[in-house]
Amino acid sequence: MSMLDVTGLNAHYGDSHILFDVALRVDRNEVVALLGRNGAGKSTMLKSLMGVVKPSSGSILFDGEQIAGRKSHTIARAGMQLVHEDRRIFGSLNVEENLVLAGLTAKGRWPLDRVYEIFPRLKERRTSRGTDLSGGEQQMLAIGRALVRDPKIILLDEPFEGLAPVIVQDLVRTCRELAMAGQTIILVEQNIAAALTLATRAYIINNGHIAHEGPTGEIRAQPELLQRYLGV
Ligand SMILES: Nc1ncnc2c1ncn2[C@@H]1O[C@H](COP(=O)(O)OP(=O)(O)OP(=O)(O)O)[C@@H](O)[C@H]1O
Repeated sequence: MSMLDVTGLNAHYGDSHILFDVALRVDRNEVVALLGRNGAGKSTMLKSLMGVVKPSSGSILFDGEQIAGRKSHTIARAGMQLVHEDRRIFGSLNVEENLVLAGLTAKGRWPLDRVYEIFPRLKERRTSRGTDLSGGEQQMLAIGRALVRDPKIILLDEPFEGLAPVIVQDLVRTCRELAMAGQTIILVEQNIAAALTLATRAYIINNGHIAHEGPTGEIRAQPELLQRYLGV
């Protein structure tokens, strides 16, 4: 059984139809990338999975359970965590307080040391306030806040955006370690090179439709695909 099995998913903002009969599958321990141009519907896809946007129709089976139409806190408790593009950490709280707070309402919880093992930098910065962190550190904290809740799957919305290339390399490495430890991940990313390195399989979304699906190795070998749908 897949970790996530989405079929016939449609989403609207008011009268605007954004996602059209989307089908998507993510297996346990897989890292899957969603690629597409600006406005293609990638963030809307993540928000629909998470229940932040209510799908207008379709089925979302998460670990065998139907979650389409459920509220986002219910979906979070079922084990899905969305790491928003804008990171949403508490600037006035320090690193450790951010992590503890995130764990409070979770069903399962990681010991903080497990998060610090993955992000040693966060341990060094554990008494620093959110506002004093660099962009890369904030992103680590945003991911750490999701992990502390012991998620079955994490949805990363443009985690590498605005970060220097060396920091991106570092985060890609860490995400790969997470994946090797068994973490299931969906990744939305404009940094195509980083996304194709990290993910084993990818979906290309074009104007709210799935235009292509396949192993990332295959996609990398088809420059015309990248050119047509991603402009790279
Ligand atoms: N809250 C909203 N209300 C109305 N329309 C929206 C809203 N959020 C996004 N849209 C529109 O929905 C479409 C898909 O947006 P979405 O953010 O899902 O795209 P995306 O692929 O994630 O692109 P980006 O990389 O720019 O975030 C776009 O046309 C966008 O303008």
